[in-house]
Amino acid sequence: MIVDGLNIENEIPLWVLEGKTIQREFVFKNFKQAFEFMTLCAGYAEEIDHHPDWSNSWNKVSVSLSTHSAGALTKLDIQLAKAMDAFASQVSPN
Ligand SMILES: C[C@H](O)[C@H](O)[C@H]1CNC2=NC(N)=NC(=O)C2=N1
Repeated sequence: MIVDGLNIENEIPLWVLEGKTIQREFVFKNFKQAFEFMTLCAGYAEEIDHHPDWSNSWNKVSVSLSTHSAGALTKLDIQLAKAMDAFASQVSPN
């Protein structure tokens, strides 16, 4: 699927398209790492004024992204998804 000229499958292959959202579940070693990830994401979300819909259960963070104002996916969702991918590997390096 193409969003604002960007191919979702190529740009963010670990995310799943669900209706007008993209979703990914992040799994960490423990709650502390999950919360560190969320803190990094929260700071970035404030910077770009674009925020995730998410929930946390111990070591898991379930994320759904969409642009509420547009009622659709936009390049901001892809930008945030990429940043979240990067923050996740920062918190728990492979
Ligand atoms: C006023 C403020 O810019 C808007 O409410 C922003 C905040 N964060 C947002 N986040 C997301 N995901 N979608 C939006 O439409 C949105 N709008």
